[in-house]
Amino acid sequence: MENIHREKGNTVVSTYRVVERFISINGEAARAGELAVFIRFAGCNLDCGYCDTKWANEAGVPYEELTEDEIIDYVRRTKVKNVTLTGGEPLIQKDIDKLLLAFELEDDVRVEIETNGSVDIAEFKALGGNVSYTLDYKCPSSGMESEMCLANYNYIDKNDSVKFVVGSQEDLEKCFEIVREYALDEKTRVFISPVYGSIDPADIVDFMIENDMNDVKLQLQLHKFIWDPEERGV
Ligand SMILES: C[S@@+](CC[C@H](N)C(=O)[O-])C[C@H]1O[C@@H](n2cnc3c(N)ncnc32)[C@H](O)[C@@H]1O
Ligand SMILES: Nc1nc2[nH]cc(C(=O)O)c2c(=O)[nH]1
Ligand code: SF4
Ligand SMILES: [Mg+2]
Repeated sequence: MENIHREKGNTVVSTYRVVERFISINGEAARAGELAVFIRFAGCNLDCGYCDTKWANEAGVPYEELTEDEIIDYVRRTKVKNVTLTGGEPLIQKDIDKLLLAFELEDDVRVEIETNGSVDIAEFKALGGNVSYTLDYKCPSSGMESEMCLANYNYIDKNDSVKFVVGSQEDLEKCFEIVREYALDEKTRVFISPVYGSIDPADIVDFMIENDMNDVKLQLQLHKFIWDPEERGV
């Protein structure tokens, strides 16, 4: 992402392109069902066929340019303890490491980063802090499988998650292979989630039963059942 800075006295502060910010319940992964405050950044390096947030990746998308202080102040004011950084792709935002460091000072806030699995997370993991990574493995039907950074499976731990968003039987088979090859179910939490409307969740359950997938969790995007699946800001 292009570098954007704002002057504050003599110092130059980083700003981030935020396309929406809102409070909801987290509809996905480890904190599904819990209140969360969402910060959604503009732009992505991938183009998944099924992406439900394509609008955030369009060149002309309207955004607010917020500093670290403004983002953290917003989160504090919500009084919500789970923060989800998403997008777009949060880890390609210029100076995102600075924002993560700023969140480290927020003792009672848990940060989750929804990342697409193509960005090497080593340098971000090394920053520490109360941050967990929810990494997608982009399955064949996304069209983006070749972009996966498999080295990430060396850094993840039980506080992180790997999510397989599956739209076909081929995707399920690939999920099974990758979980086994990298022993993901021993290292971290594993979620399987249907591409909304593309596959019957019952078929995912059947596949889990047939393949003895004991240590993975099926997860349906809760917000798409609670609100209109096209609704933004929920
Ligand atoms: C919109 S992405 C943004 C974060 C990051 N770019 C990524 O892909 O993880 C957030 C999550 O929504 C999931 N997602 C996107 N479109 C979806 C769809 N149509 N059905 C189910 N999950 C979807 C993605 O796979 C990802 O796990
Ligand atoms: N409610 C709700 N939960 C979510 N969890 C991850 C989301 C995302 O778009 O990354 C998301 C989202 O868009 N809405
Ligand atoms: S990586 Fe995430 S934001 Fe980017 S296109 Fe894929 S689902 Fe959408
Ligand atoms: Mg979403």
